[in-house]
Order: sequence, then structure tokens, then C-alpha cells
Amino acid sequence: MKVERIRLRNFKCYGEADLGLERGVTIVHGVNGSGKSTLLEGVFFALYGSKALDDRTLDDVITTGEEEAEIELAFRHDDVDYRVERHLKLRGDRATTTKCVLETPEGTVEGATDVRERVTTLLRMDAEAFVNCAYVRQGEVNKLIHASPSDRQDMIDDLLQLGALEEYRERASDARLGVKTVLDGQQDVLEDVRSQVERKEDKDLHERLNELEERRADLAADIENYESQRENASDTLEASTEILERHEETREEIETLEDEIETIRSKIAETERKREGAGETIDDRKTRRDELADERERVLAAIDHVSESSVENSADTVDETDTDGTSGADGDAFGLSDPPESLESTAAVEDRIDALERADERLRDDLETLRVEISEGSNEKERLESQADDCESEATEKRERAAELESKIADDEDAIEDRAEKLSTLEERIETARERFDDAPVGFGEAADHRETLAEEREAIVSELGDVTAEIKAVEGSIEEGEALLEEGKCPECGQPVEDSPHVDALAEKRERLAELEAERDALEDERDEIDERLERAEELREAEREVDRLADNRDNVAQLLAEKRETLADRRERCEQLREDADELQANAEQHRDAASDLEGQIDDARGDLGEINATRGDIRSELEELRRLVEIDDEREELEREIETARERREDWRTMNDERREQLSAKRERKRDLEDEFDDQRIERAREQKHNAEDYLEKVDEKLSTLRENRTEIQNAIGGVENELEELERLRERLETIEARCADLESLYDEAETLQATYGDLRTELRQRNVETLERLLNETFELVYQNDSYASIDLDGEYRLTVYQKDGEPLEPEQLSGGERALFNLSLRCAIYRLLAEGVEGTAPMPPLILDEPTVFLDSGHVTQLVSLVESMRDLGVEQIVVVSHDEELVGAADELVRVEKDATSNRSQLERGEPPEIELLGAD
Ligand SMILES: Nc1ncnc2c1ncn2[C@@H]1O[C@H](COP(=O)(O)OP(=O)(O)OP(=O)(O)O)[C@@H](O)[C@H]1O
Ligand SMILES: [Zn+2]
Repeated sequence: MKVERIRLRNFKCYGEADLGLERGVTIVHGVNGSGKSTLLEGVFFALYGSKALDDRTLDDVITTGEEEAEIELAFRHDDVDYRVERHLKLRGDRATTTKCVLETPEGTVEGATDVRERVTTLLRMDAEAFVNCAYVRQGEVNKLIHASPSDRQDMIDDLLQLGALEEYRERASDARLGVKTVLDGQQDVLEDVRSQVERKEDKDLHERLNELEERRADLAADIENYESQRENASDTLEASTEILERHEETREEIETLEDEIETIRSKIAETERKREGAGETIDDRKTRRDELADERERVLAAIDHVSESSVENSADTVDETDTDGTSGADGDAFGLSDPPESLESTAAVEDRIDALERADERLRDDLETLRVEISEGSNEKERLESQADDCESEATEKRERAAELESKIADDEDAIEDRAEKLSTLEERIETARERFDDAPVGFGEAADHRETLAEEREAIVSELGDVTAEIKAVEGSIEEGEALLEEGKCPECGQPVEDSPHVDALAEKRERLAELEAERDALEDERDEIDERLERAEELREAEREVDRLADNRDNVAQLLAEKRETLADRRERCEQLREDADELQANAEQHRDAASDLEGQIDDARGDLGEINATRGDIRSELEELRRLVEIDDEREELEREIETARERREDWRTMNDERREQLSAKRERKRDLEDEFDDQRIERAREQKHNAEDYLEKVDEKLSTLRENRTEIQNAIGGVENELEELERLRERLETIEARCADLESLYDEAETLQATYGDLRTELRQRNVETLERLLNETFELVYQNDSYASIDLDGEYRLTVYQKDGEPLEPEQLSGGERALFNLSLRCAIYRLLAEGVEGTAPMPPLILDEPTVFLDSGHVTQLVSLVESMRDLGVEQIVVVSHDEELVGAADELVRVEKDATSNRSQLERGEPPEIELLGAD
């Protein structure tokens, strides 16, 4: 087998790694912890899965912090390409295999178990054998040497597949032991059966059987004898019992007959009593019938008959008031004119009752009609009276209202007079006010304008007067100034000295002007006074105008009111008139209603009279009906009595017949009784009793005897059965003895066979092992010779139990543990290689060898021995091991490499990386 390619993803310290491996020796190197061992573990895990993990679990191999891992391994075996792929996934804190396939040319194998089994068959190694042989793990170089001889034996036997033989030997031994156990059991049984047979044979069973049969025959004869005796006794018992029973029956019959005779006699007496009772009933009924006949006579005589005419009269009174004629009399309707003599028969009485009832019915109808008439008349009368009352009260009310209106009308008339007076006063006052305009400067209605004009004139004059007065004041001032200046001798005008002043004359002019102005002022003042006077007059006229207007308004109002009042008055007069008329009319109506009511009153009184008459007639009818009904009752009772008498007679007759029959029965029964009494014979009965008693005694005794005999017989029968059974049992035991003897013989031969088989397997294994041991010893010597060319050791001895002994040149033996550490490592590697070669040659023919994988094999070796390791490796190659992978940083080993793989851990990502190097790198390695 050769690894072609290994690919890792998230496998422990590897993130992504993909490495192709060549034939020959590949050395994997790198610093501690870089991931070298992990690479080899990857290969191992790819092949065997979880079995390659010892006590670790799947989740350990997934890179910490990752969820999934993938491992893929391509390898070639026996010229065939294979590829195995495994995927792991973390679920919670446990990892599971999500994919596991092995691709082979024949097809794909799936599932961890199937893949592992297929790999095991292919390589002829399971995971354990792989690490014991092909894959020398770090620190396990000395595993085989340090193991105890028996462990070692197991390991090597397993590798060489001798374990199976041991297993077969053990199975054969188990089988032998099993047979032995069964055989022992069977021999115990055999012994037991044999002693049982002997015991039975000692018993003389046949002799006992004969004796018992003789006794059984004697008993049978005795029993037969007693049984025939018993039969005779029971016949006697039967005969006497029959006689006694017959006697008992006869006695019982006589008793029964006596009872029956008594019963019949008492029945006859009872029936006779009943007959007498019926006779008495008939007498009673007859007496009562006669009494009733008398009563009927009396009632008939006392009846006061109502006549047809009295009914007609009562009915006719209704006709007078009833106009529609529906209940008019037919005259011959009732048949009440029949003579009373005809009432002798019940039918006649019933006819009369019918006629009276019909007449009464008719009268009752009439009565009803009258009652209705009376009640309707009364209602109508009441209604009329209340109408009359209503009319009268309405008339009174209307009159009162008319009187009220009249007093209002008188008030109205007074008010109208007052208003008319007031109107004429107002007219006068208007006239007076108007007269003041007669000598006035303006006409009525112009006073206002006139006064306005005057006021304006006065305004103008006053303003002119103001101007004049102001001018006067100014002139007076200038005059005073001038005079003052003049006194001082100065010009009044310009203040120059007066002499020669042109202005002295001006003062005079001013005085003139002042006088003019004063005259003008006086004239204006006069004019003003005159206007004031006219203004006062105009004011008065204006006042008169206003008064006239006010009075006219007043007059118009009064006139309006007056007109309205007059209208109201006319209205009221009319209404008053109307009320009076209405009242009169209502009064007349009331009187009419009252007349009608009193007419009705008379009619109702008449009807009441008729009512009384009908009631009287109906009373008569009722009392006659009572009598007549009594007659009917009497007739009914008489008929009933007649029937009762008839029934009683019939029954008396029946009872008599019945008693005649009973008397006949009685005499028959008496006859029978006498016959039975004659039949009796006391002596015969006495004899029968004695015989019965004796027979019973005998039977009791003989039964006891028989049952004892029968018991004896049963006992003997059982004893015979027991002996017979024992004889049968003896026969069976003899047969069984034979069978068991045969089986024991079989088992003994089987045991011998198993023993032989066990020995054969043991011998076979010893033989095979011996053969293997011889080969292995040879190979080991060769290999050790090769790797440890040392003069001190002569040979290595391997015995049947794989005990190893090393012989020195001087012939002294040495235990392997006594070798130096390095020697031991080489010795061990030699042993492994020898096993490897033996395996490779195969127990049954050759097989391609798996790669030899060594993890740090040089730890215990000094440099000299490393050289020998190199030659071992090389010799393996020569022996045909296709591929050797060694983890080491030993220079010498590196030197022997065909290929170099460098493992490095990235300091930042902490992930390992693989790098292929060529052998020339060796030089550089020294500096490493
Ligand atoms: N599940 C994992 N995830 C990540 N890293 C892991 C995991 N398991 C182990 N490692 C790491 O892998 C590294 C490589 O270990 P390995 O035994 O392969 O080293 P080595 O190169 O053989 O070292 P040495 O020369 O000391 O034997 C270790 O540092 C370890 O911490
Ligand atoms: Zn002057």
C-alpha cells in the first residue's frame, strides 16, 4: 500500500493542508509542536476513523473553534486506487461523522463501520495491528519489548492471525467440558435407574398378583349370594307396602267423601235460606206497590188543571204591544183542553207534561220580550228626561249671558256720550287758537319761517352795531391822545412841535366823525329794539300754531275711539238678541222631551201589569207540573217493583232446581262411602304391617354386609392394579436403562472426539507458531545483524512463547531489558521489521505491504546508531516496502530521504502548513 495524497481541513492544528506523498523515504521535519505527529495521525484516522483515536473522541480532532473537519486520503494498494473521505461535524459539544465513504473500483462503501471493515480486510490489519506493526507512534518504539511475554504473545499471535486457532481450541475445550457435564449427569441417572430396577425385581410381584386374584374370586361369590337374598326381601317389602298404601288411599277417600257430603248439605241449607229471603222480598215489594197506587189516586184528585184559555189570555196581553206578530197565538198549540180522566196512563201524563212545558216555554219567551220592552222603555224615558234637563240648563245659561251683555251695552252708551262732548270741546279750542292769526302779519302755518327771517335781520343789525361801536371807541381814543399832545404843545399827529404843524386841524375832523358815528349807533339801536318786539310777536304765533297741531291730534284720536265704540255696541246688541232667541227655542225643546217621557211611563206601567199576569199563569203551570212529575215517578217506581218481584220469583225457581240436583249427589256419595267402609279387613292389614317391618330390618342388615364386602373387593382390586402398575413400571425402567446406557456410550465417544479436537487445535497453533517463530527468528537475526553490526552479540533466540533471548559471543544469554536504551530501540525496530516482513510474505502467500511509518524513532539513538537506522530503513526499501514515512529532525536521516516535508506553524493564525522540499535542502538544514 502507498499513500498518494492526504488532505486535511480543520483537522487539529491544520486549517487547510494538501500533501502528495511519493514512493521511497519521506522525512517530515519541523520544530516542536508544529504538527508533524498530527499529519501521521491524519493518515491513521483516515484509514480507521474513531478506532485510531484511543481514548480520545471525535470532537478532539476538530480544530478548536471550528464546527466541521474533513479528512481525505488517496492510496494505492495491490495496483488499485482507493480514496477514503471523512467529514465530521460538531453538534452541541459532541462531534459525529456526517460522511464516510471509501471509493473502490468495485463501488463505493459507505458508513464508518463498513469502511473500517473493508480497510481491515484490504490491509489484513485492524487499527491495533496497524500500530503494533506499521505505525510506530511517538514514544512507542519499545512497546513490544516492554510488553509482558503473554501480551507480546497475544500481539504477535494476533498479527500472525494465530489468535483464531487459540479461539477454536478454547471452543473445543468448552465443548469437551460441556459433553463431560452432560455425561456425568447421564451416568448419575443410569446409576439411579439401575438400582430402581433391582429393587423392583426383589419384590416377587407375580406371586402376589396370583394370591390377590384368588381372594377377589371368593369375595365375588359371597356378594352374589347376598344380593339374591336381598332381592327376595325387597319383593316382600314392595307387596306389603302396596297393601298398606291401598288401605291408606281407601281411608283418605272415605274422609274426602265425608267432607263432600257435609259441604253439599250446608250448601242446600244456605240455598233454602236464600229462597225464603226472596219470598220475603216479593211480599215487601207487593205492599209498596199497593201504597203507591193509593198515592197516585190522591195526587190525581188534587191536581188543579191549568186551562188553555188562561195561557192564551196571558199570551194575548203580549200581542197587544208586540207589533211584528212573530209570537202570535195559534190557539190549538198546547192541547190543554183534554179531560183530566185521561191521565190514568203514564203516557197521557207525559203528554200533558209536554203540553204544559211547551206553554210555559212560550210564556217564558213572552216574559222575556216584556222585560226587554220595559228596560228599553225605561232607558228611553231616562234619556228624554236628561235631554230636557240639558236643554233647560242651556236656556238659563244663555239668558244669563244676555243680561250680562245688556249691562255692558248701557256702559257703552255712557262712554259714547262722554267722548262726543270731549270732541266738541276740542273743536272749540282749535277755533280760538286759530283766531289769533286774524290780525297777524303772516297766515296760519307761516309763523316758523317768519320768526327765522326776523332772527336773521336782528343778527345783521347786531353785527353792524358792533362795528360802529368799535369805530366809536377807536375815534374817541385818538381824540384823547391828540388833545393830550396838544396840551404839551406837540402835534397830535406826528409829535412835532405844534407851531406850523399841518396836523392840528385833523382833530376837528375826528370830532365830526365821532358825532356821525354816534348818530348811526343810535339809529341801529332803535332798529334792533323794534325787531326784538316783532320777534316776540312771531314767537307767540309759533306757539299758537303748535297748540292747534296738538289739539287736532287729540281730536282725531277721540273721534277714532268713538267710532270703534259705536261699532262694538252694535255688535253686542246683535249678540244679545241672538242669545235670547236661542234660549226660547231650547225651552220649547225641553217641554217636548218631557211630554214624550211621560207617554213612555204609561206604556211601561202597562207592560209591568202584563208581566205580573204571565208570572201568575207560569206559577200555576209549575205547580201542576210538580204534581204530574210525581205521578211519573210513582209509575216508574211501580214498574221497577214489578220487575223486582218477577226476578225474585225466577231465582226462587232456579234455587229449587239446584237443591234437587244436590240432593241426588248427596245420596250417591253416601252410597259410595258405605261400600268403602265394607271393603276394610283389619287382620290382613296387621299381617302386611308385620311383613313390611321384617323385610325392612333384613334389608338394612344385608346392605351393611354388602357394602363391607364391596369395599373389600375394591381394596383387592386396587392392590391388583398397584402390582400390575409396578410390573409395567419395571418394564419401562428396563427400557430406559438400555437407552441411557447407549447415550452414555455415545457421550463418551463424543468426549473423546472433543478432546482430540482441542489437542489438534493446540498442536496446530504450536506447530504454526513454531514455523512462524522459526521464520521470525531467522528474519529477526538477519535484520538485527543488518542494523547492529556489533561483535558482541552472536544470535537472538525466539522460543515458542515469543520469549526473546540475546546470546553474546561468549555464549552468555541476555534478557532484552538488559540491553542499552539505544540497543533496545534498534532491537525493537528489528523485531517490528521482522514481523513486518513475515506479514508481508503472508501466512497464505504474499501481499503488498503497508507503508512503514515511524514517529521520532531516533530519540534514544546516538549518532552512530542513527546510521544503522538509516540502513534499516534502506533495507526495508530493498525488501519491497514501497513507502517509508519518518518524522525526525535527525540530519543523517534527512540525508537518507528521497523527499522532504517541512511542517511550520503560522505564528499569527496558529495553523500548521506543509511544504515540500527537495533533498538539496539538506545543506540548509544544518543551519536550521
Ligand atoms: N483540536 C485542535 N485544534 C487546534 N490545535 C490543536 C488541536 N489538537 C492539538 N492541537 C495543537 O496541534 C499542535 C501540533 O501537535 P503535534 O503533536 O502534531 O506537534 P509535533 O510537530 O509532532 O511536535 P513535537 O516535535 O513536539 O512532537 C500542538 O501545538 C497542539 O496544541
Ligand atoms: Zn407832525
